[in-house]
Amino acid sequence: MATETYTRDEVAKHNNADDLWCIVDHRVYDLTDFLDAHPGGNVVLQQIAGTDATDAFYNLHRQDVLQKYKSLCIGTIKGETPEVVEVAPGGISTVPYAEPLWLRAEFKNPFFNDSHRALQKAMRLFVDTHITPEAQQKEIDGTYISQELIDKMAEKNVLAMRLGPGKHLHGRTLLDGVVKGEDFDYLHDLVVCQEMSRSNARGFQDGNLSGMVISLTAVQVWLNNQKLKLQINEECLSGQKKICLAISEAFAGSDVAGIRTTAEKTPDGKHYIINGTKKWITNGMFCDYFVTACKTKKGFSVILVPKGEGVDVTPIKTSYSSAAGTAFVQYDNVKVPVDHLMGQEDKGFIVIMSNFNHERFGMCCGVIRKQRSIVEECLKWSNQRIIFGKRLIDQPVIRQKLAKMISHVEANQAWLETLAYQMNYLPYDRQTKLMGGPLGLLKSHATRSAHEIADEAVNIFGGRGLTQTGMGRVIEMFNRTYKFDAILGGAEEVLADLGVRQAMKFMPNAKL
Ligand code: HEM
Repeated sequence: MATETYTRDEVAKHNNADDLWCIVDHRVYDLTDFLDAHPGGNVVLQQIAGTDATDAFYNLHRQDVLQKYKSLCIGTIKGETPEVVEVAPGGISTVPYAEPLWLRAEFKNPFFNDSHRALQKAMRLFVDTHITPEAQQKEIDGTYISQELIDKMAEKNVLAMRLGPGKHLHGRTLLDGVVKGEDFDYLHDLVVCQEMSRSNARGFQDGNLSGMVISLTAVQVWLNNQKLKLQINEECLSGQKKICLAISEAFAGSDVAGIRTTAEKTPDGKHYIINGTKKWITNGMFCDYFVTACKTKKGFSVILVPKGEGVDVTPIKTSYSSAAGTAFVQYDNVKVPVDHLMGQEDKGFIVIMSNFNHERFGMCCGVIRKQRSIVEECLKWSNQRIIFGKRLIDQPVIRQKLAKMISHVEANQAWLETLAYQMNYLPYDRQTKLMGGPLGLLKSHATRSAHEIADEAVNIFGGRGLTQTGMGRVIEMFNRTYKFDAILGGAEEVLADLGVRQAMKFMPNAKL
């Protein structure tokens, strides 16, 4: 930022289209060359030429506009200091409820220790510096994640952390050593997921290898060919190859039992021949491997299918960015060696199911963190927007909306932290048995909250909540895309039902 100082009288002299200055937050801006480029037009700027336009500016713009256009700033007003707090990359927001309670100095939390805090710090800096800028660009232009970013995430083992705790992390240096792979638990996992979803680019968020997150763990546990297992693990965690999960079909979404893709053994028993289609396959457009659910003689089987002859992908246009790489996949007589089978033939259901808990946990982390960003945006906007002569926050009806939104977020986060803590102490088989229900209930509750929060937020922002650029873009994105969390990984009603059905399994026989 420029260090020159000016008096308010000096600024007032630059008051016409050929020489136009203004003041925003005690800083002086020379807008002469920006007049014709200003997205809000040149006329409005001429109306404020030479004056202090702070109130007008904050009534219409986000703070980050000033960061983006900081080259227009030529100095500050003599004897005055800017008041607006700019959050530096990696920084913590000072807006109430913008951060979970455990990140606020005033509060205690029983779950998070120093290593979770160190990871959060490093992760936020990494996301702010490397992920968010690309996420914002790709969300708009719809192109796929760059190899450069993948390499960067691989180098710091961010890719490996995204699979959650496990042996794949042992011996790895995570984000320059902030946490040991052996110590990484579900609360670290929560931190990684929540920090990553802050980049507010829902399509890119999935395009950022979420296909790997939901399929590579299954390969690690179930692929029978040990050599191939190690090879794929290494290829994917180093970012050289990409992998996705191919289960849903036009014929079957949450109803996995309805799938029609077939795998038939060749007469010599050495290969499967796969035929069928898969729909809504996240990352499918750019993947090298497809973990594919197929119908076999007496049930389902899950088979690892490398991209090759007979595998065809076409993009599906959805309401979020095509950066997600959502694909329609066709298998036309695709020949795959039998050792690409995962688990046992006809017993693929357990392979599919065992993955769901972690997928749903990650989705809960993401959607709950995004709700918090919406609360932050709404608090900031309500505090700065002047309407009918007063700030929005001065209207009781707006405060009621905010109270409801904050309560949803805080309740969801508290439940999420409790479940993450339980997962740390449950061995894998107990987790499968005990956590499916609670995670299903949390996911369905969190996405119902998302529905309520999106609705209130758009009403608070008005037309800006429906506009993809400017003040309301975070709200617009959330309102357009929160349904992905409500549908992907199990639809809201199906998961709510699962929660109750699982509870009934533990119901005592006696009439109570
Ligand atoms: C440093 C000075 C300024 C810069 C760099 C700037 C930049 C921008 C940018 C990037 C936008 C696009 C929307 C967004 O991203 O928020 C915009 C919109 C706009 N600006 Fe400015 N602006 C400045 C000052 C002002 C001032 C002082 C006024 C009014 C007196 C103004 C009025 C508007 C209006 C009316 C819009 C359209 C907003 C909307 O449709 O919601 N701008 N400006």
